[in-house]
Amino acid sequence: MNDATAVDRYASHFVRPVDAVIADLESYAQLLRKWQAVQNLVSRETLNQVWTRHFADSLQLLSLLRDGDSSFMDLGSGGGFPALPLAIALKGGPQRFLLVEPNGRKASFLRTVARELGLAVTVLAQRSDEIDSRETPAPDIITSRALAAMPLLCEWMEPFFVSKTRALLHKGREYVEELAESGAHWHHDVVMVPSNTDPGGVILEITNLRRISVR
Ligand SMILES: C[S@@+](CC[C@H](N)C(=O)[O-])C[C@H]1O[C@@H](n2cnc3c(N)ncnc32)[C@H](O)[C@@H]1O
Repeated sequence: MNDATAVDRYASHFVRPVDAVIADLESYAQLLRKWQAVQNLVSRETLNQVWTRHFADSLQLLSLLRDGDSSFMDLGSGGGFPALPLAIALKGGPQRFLLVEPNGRKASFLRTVARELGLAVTVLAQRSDEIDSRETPAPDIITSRALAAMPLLCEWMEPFFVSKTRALLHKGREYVEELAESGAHWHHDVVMVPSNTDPGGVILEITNLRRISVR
């Protein structure tokens, strides 16, 4: 399936009429195809399945959001997943998105999409571990897809975690081993939500992240 029906099931979470959201997603898909030639934004085999492999995969996070979730931080945004489809779906609402992507050309692409579609998005062209957490307000939600395994992700997320923060992380079927590894050094409360798009994969909801202190 490579069309807008792939995202229909999330329409009840959209802030604007479905047609307006679909039109913005279509514009985003066109920009992706245009920029793909200069910068590998998504793997070549998924470029023809943008609606299922990228848009629907990103939008599944909508059903895990709560009233009051308004500040988002996405680590390793690449071509914009999952953050940009969420920013498009929630455009017109109070939500604000901070996208972290150290690759300069990918960061330019993300800024272009945000500007052309009028999204509430700020792009930081830095590595996650380079951001000064004292100058970055702790977000309500941290997202990340295909950036790093759990031990490293915990390291990178921890400076931005406060009691309200939840991470919603796309993970493939290797999440069990990853959690066993991160659990040796990190305390985290974990809820595993089966992925709607990746058989065997999950969305990991992480709360109360803190390093286990060694005495
Ligand atoms: C495999 S891509 C995933 C992109 C996107 N999240 C997706 O799922 O399509 C990983 C991205 O993380 C970026 N990256 C690599 N190291 C990073 C770091 N330390 N902090 C933030 N982003 C990083 C890369 O430039 C790349 O765009």
